[in-house]
Amino acid sequence: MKIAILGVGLIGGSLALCFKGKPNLYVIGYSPNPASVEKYIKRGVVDDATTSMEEAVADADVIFLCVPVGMLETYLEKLSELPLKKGCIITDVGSTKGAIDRCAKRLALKDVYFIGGHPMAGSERSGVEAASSYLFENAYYVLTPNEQVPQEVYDRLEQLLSLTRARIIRVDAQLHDEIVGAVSHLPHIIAVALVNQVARYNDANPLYEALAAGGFRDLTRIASSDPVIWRDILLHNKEVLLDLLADWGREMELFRRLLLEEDGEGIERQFSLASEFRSRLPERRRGVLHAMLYDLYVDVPDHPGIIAKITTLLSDHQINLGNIQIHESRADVPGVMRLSFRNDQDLAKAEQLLKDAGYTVRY
Ligand SMILES: NC(=O)C1=CN([C@@H]2O[C@H](COP(=O)(O)OP(=O)(O)OC[C@H]3O[C@@H](n4cnc5c(N)ncnc54)[C@H](O)[C@@H]3O)[C@@H](O)[C@H]2O)C=CC1
Ligand SMILES: O=C(O)C(=O)Cc1ccc(O)cc1
Repeated sequence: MKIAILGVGLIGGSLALCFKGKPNLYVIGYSPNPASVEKYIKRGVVDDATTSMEEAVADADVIFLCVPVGMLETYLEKLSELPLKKGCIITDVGSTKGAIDRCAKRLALKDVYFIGGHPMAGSERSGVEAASSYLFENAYYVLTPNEQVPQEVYDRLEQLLSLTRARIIRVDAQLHDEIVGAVSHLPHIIAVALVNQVARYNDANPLYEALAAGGFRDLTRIASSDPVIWRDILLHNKEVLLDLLADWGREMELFRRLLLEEDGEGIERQFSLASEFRSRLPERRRGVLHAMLYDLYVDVPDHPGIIAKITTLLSDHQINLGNIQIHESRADVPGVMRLSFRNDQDLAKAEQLLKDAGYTVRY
């Protein structure tokens, strides 16, 4: 199977690393820039790379568009004019899905299929230097096939993407943009606006920078994201974001009123509500889009090496862990380890193994 990756940056490079070296897969990267092509090969993220789009996509079974959102439509239009293998799947990784989905419908591709995609994993870093084959593990990977995509074609892409070890989930393109607007795009705007507000104060007094503590850093990591990537994302989700910003204004207005009225109870209520919802958030957005992990709780004494002991026991029996979390760990209190599995069978196997090894196990 030939896989073409157009734009081998953080996301394209991470996908390439998931596919490269797997049996019967050949990965070719494309960039219009010869220096980038050289870099892709030198870093070993692809089997080959080229500055010729024609060469990259000729006979490809799957083509991944991994360029900024603002370039996606141009790339798809170019592909629609090139000779492609019959049955070829074109997919993208863009953070917005509505516009590219409409573009694919408009182009009415012949004998090839477009399926929109968006791995819900990434970072504030960019470029192939930041790529990792682990990037998508346990993250959601949204696919937004339209009605024209046959089930067999969808299944083919899903099977290939299983190599990313992400959880594939099917979502309508418009719904995707609404949800991701709220949980990803709006937070990026808020982080950037907050940093810029504080930066202005800091111009007058550098003590702001010196005192910027954990909370500020936690909340603003994503303000370091790539400006071009985010310019495109925001512009392509304009309508959704305008509504979300209006709601955000109302949230801020609520706090303004609570302060003006010195409504302590109201402030407490806001913090409690937020804390309650946030405590339900999974480590990796589990639950937001309804799919569940299979969790097991194990009482663990606070011994050095206990985590290694349990994870080794599971891996020795080929049981894949989706996630691991320690809930309480003090010298005088036994900790509780939450182990999350991807399916029922792994959960049942792990439960038996741990019980046999003398651990107390609960759901
Ligand atoms: N950064 C993140 O955390 C995530 C990004 N995405 C999406 O993935 C896509 C790629 O983003 P990243 O990998 O983060 O960015 P990146 O900057 O690491 O990679 C972008 C790639 O596109 C190429 N490129 C940039 N401008 C180009 C142009 N004008 N013509 C041709 N190639 C060009 C770059 O050389 C690079 O290979 C975007 O559509 C973004 O919305 C999706 C999930 C997460
Ligand atoms: O770094 C983070 O926390 C992110 O939010 C990463 C990210 C960026 C863009 C996406 O479309 C999806 C995920």
